[in-house]
Amino acid sequence: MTLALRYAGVSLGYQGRAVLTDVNLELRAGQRLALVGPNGAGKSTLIKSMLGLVPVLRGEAEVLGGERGRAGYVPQTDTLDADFPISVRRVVMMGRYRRIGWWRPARTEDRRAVAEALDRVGLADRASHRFGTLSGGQRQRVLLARAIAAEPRLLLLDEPFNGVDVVSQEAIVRVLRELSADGAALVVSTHDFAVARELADLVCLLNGRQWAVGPPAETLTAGPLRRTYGGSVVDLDNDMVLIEP
Ligand SMILES: Nc1ncnc2c1ncn2[C@@H]1O[C@H](COP(=O)(O)OP(=O)(O)OP(=O)(O)O)[C@@H](O)[C@H]1O
Repeated sequence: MTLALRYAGVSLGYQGRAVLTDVNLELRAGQRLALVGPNGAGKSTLIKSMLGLVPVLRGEAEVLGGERGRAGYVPQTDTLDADFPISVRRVVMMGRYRRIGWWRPARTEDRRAVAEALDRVGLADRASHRFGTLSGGQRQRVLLARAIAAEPRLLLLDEPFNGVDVVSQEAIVRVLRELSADGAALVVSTHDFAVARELADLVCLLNGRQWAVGPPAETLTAGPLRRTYGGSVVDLDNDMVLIEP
């Protein structure tokens, strides 16, 4: 199987100062990786490094065998200006710009890819609506459709379930499962253990460094979580784990 990501002994940081160290992971085509950790753990930093936006200070990081352009990114919706006067269809068409060049008119195949992506996230009937009039969950699904329209081999999602209603969360989880079944590798950051458990084949526990990586049954357990979160983990029923304030 094709390797989408390979990080070996990687440290990442800003202005030469490391904020995340000891990252060692491999992700293959079709696998779903959850990055789990508290606020400021380094989840966004790791995702940005996969896009080439944060420098590797130490170690070796390989993304899509050098074809980083085939990585797609779904930002947190609250980082976007919702009042931007643009239709849902136009937002999704942006996912095609790399293929068509933003200055050229869209081709039939681009319009088809946009329609299919919107259909996939259950928003085909909203294509002509203004992006800013949608709910937070619907906007997140539009951003997912934009990334899908680019046909990525690696899809990176930063906290995709923040401020998202249950219907949208279920739609997003279903689409992510379909995409990985089609062979895309996925990286999803979340601080929600239940989401990570439901969605991921692999979980990477982060807090300033990588504390563990492996299947949810091995990582989302009291020991690794206690190490990652600094001792304040309570084991309930051997399954549910709560972080004490
Ligand atoms: N542009 C930057 N310059 C300097 N330090 C930064 C920058 N961006 C993030 N940091 C620092 O890097 C560390 C990791 O931040 P990061 O945003 O990656 O964490 P996170 O796990 O995504 O947190 P959250 O869940 O709050 O988004 C934090 O200490 C943060 O202050």
